[in-house]
Amino acid sequence: MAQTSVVVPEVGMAAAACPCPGPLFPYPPPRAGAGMAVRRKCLRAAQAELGAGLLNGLVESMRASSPTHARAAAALAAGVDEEHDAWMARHPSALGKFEEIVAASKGKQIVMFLDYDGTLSPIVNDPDAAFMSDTMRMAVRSVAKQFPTAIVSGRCRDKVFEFVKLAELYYAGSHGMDIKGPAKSSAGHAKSNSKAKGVLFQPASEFLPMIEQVNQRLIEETKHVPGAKVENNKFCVSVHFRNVDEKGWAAVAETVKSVVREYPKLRVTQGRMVFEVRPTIKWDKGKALEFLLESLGYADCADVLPVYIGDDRTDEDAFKALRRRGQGIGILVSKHPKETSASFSLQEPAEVMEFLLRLVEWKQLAKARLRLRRRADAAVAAA
Ligand SMILES: O=P(O)(O)OC[C@H]1O[C@H](O[C@H]2O[C@H](CO)[C@@H](O)[C@H](O)[C@H]2O)[C@H](O)[C@@H](O)[C@@H]1O
Repeated sequence: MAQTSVVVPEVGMAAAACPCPGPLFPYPPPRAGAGMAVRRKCLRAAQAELGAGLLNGLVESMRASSPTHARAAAALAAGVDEEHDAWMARHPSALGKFEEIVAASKGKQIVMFLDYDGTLSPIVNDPDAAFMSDTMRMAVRSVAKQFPTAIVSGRCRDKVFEFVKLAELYYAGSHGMDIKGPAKSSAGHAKSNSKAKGVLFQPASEFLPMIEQVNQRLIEETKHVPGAKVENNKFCVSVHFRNVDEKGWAAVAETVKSVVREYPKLRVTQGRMVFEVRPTIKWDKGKALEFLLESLGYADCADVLPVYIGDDRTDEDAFKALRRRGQGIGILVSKHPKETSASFSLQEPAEVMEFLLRLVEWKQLAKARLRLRRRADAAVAAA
């Protein structure tokens, strides 16, 4: 699924009304010049056309990011959901297809990529209380003993580390814009020629002052909307509307748009009842996945199988990266049909944990079998 940029509904209007194509907040960032002046004029025209209709479209999209949106609720009430069944046929359960998945890893190094919110921890109303269970932590720790493992999150790296608390993992915070290798050495999964040791990559560091400024502006300008919450994620800012009454959603959307409009080098995407304000640089969770694979020594390698598990729209960039590579397993965590580039699905974090534990068990068994076979071969050779 393409990331939904808050500005997208306006783009159609702008394109129809003027000869200058491209999104309201152009990507990559615009350069000054005559073309820029035309573009600005077009943008002003497009903005003038912004009416209740467009805002309603945006509110529809906000509604769709709620799990209780009308279609799902109606399907549940009816007790049958053909759409769900058809979707499951296209994105079967990763637990149901476990044997197929591990068979695909034959002769390859599995590298695990895990999103945090909605994947390792359940979605809760208070973003500061999205704790991970101890059993999930144990499962992730066990996985990291077997495979190189990275947490890829929209949250800032420090905050996601506070939740996960595992020093042996790679962390990519701020939607991949803040990458750090393990503080504690992991079980030597990286290739010997890799650059994984001590890796630290922050492609958006020049945006820090701007993000800080926008964070303050958004706090100030949303403070009159009950329930709205602004979260500083270091290289991006989240504006949550989960606890805002639906009648106030349009106000949140309008506020975010009007603030970001002043910063052409920032763009807005939408997650689960949250707006994500981020730099326009060509960097996302998919690029972070590529970067980490390269750091581990697995760039352009046939002998690696990246497995990415995530629940959010921003995880789609990683699913798409796997499709581009023609390599790897994308697993979407969702109970409801969603447009996705992932191949498989899991319903909720509890299923993610089961999947991780099965992977660990399978790997331990495979290692034990190999040891036995080697011992048997040695015994035969010695006889
Ligand atoms: O990439 P992720 O690790 O999935 O982070 C995406 C956003 O997750 C958090 O917000 C989401 O989870 C909250 C807690 O369950 C929930 O209250 C909120 O509605 C969700 O959107 C986090 O707070 C954001 O900063 C992340 O960008």
